[in-house]
Amino acid sequence: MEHTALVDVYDRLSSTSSNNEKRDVVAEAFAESDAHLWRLVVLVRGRLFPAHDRRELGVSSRLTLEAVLTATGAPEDEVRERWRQTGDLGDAAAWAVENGGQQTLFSETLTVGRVHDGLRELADFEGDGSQGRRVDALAGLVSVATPDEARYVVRTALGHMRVGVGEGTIRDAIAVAFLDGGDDAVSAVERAYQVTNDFAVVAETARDGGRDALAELDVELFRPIQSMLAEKAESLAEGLADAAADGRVRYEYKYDGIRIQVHVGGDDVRLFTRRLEDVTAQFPDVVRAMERGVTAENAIFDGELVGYTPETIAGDDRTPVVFQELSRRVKRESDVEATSREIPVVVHLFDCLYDGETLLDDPAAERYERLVAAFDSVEPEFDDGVAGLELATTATVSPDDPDPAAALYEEALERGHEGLMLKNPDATYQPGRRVGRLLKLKPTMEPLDVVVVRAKYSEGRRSELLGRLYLACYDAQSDELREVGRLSTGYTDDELRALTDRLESLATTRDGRLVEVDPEVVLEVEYEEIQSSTEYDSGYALRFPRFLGVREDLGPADADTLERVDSLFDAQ
Ligand SMILES: Nc1ncnc2c1ncn2[C@@H]1O[C@H](COP(=O)(O)OP(=O)(O)OP(=O)(O)O)[C@@H](O)[C@H]1O
Repeated sequence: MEHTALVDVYDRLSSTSSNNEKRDVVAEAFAESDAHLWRLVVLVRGRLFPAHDRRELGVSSRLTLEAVLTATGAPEDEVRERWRQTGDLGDAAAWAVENGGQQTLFSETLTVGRVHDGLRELADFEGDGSQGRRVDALAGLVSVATPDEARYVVRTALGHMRVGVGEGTIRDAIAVAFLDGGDDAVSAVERAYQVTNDFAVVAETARDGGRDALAELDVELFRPIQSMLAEKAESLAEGLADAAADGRVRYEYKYDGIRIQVHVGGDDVRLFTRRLEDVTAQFPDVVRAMERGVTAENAIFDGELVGYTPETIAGDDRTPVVFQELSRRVKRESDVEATSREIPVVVHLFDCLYDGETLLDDPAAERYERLVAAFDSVEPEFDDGVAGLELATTATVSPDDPDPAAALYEEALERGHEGLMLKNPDATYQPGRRVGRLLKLKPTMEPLDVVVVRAKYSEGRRSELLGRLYLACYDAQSDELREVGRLSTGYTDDELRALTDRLESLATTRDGRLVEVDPEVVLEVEYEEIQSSTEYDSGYALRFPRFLGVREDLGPADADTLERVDSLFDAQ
């Protein structure tokens, strides 16, 4: 398949805002893609890796500009001027190819395979001279591209495609291209995606084996599953009523840490975050704790990783550390053993998703029994750099007799945890879904996780710092970010300095003191209320937002959704 055909797909996607039309364009491309299907499922979204693969190309806009100049011979100031005018280096690249004066190598054709494989390769360059090799490789692609092809190659390299294709569109397009496109087909594709997290696997399976083959796709060890998410309970009584099955509800601490999925296969233990990132290397203590405790040969567990102060970790009354402290461990790449002693952790496991066979369709109560059966004993030990391992204490109550749950809620808060989880004992595990059968009860107006999309230098004392951050939520329908307000308080100078450095490294375009950034940084913010507003493209504005912390464990697509902001607005 030639890249020109894909360019046509991008053009058609950019020219419509209708989700159904986008779905049909993508479905058509999938149906015609032959051997390129696995590449197209990521490329149509302007990506190169599936969601669970966090590899990055390591391509900055500066480096891309250099590649465009090398490939085309166009004058730098003119290319920069085009870039400034349009805010899109892709457009500037198209102009450079057209007007650069360098002969395009018409003898070669840019194929989808070459673009995909060539760009993916950039992620593998390491060490000395890797930047130069990236420039050369990218320049190689641009030098055989038509102007339109260059536009999309550059946008893909920078991760700036923005053709408004979300995961829902890919799912629906697979259902249309290879099944009958009806609601059942969409559900079958969705389910297959939730357990595999890989649209390439799902699309090829649907194409080659239809609905039956999709249904056979299952959980696999070391391929992380999307986490089941909770809905918010407005009160204990309401939560108990909503989560009840046959008059019973399970209740547990809502531990305050990082969601962790633990895969055990023979001697191998791997840990994944909610973003499906592999963090095994950062938590050797947790790996050792699992090795000591687990008796099941093969298993996947779901749990919460909580950091506690070193002084209290070994006692009965542990004090959790704040989330920012714990996230230092996630980011840490060297001295992990020393850091593990500074911020010791306990893994509180609360679910078992696999123990040789998939348990996703089993009721929660049964899964908990399997969890217990997978361990001999779980004695926390903290000497010798071994983390603690505990199974979440769980109990059941009737909604008519809520006192024991109310007491545990109080206790959880007193001990520095977040609140209570209420679980329907009959609920199956629904990966990636917020379903009313898993509820969380927390005392405050819930903070939002939002993405920084633009930032402005402050006036006065903090004039060297990007103190005004424009925040956006995620519109899952269109795969776009929509602004919901501007943040300027809650951070210390040190926190803001760190944020400024990080955002500067993500800068794409500038207009005076305003900097547009790659949407990578997710912040947790609290706020007084949500107002409707015409100032931001979400239609909402957060009133008095305040910085609570950086959510290192979340990426832009994990930010709170526009749908959620809608419902919080309605609930006020
Ligand atoms: N016993 C428990 N059972 C299930 N989840 C728990 C438990 N204790 C803590 N958690 C955490 O609570 C989260 C449930 O809330 P939700 O799915 O809404 O996550 P979230 O968006 O990160 O919200 P929050 O900021 O409230 O944690 C889980 O992702 C998990 O990390």
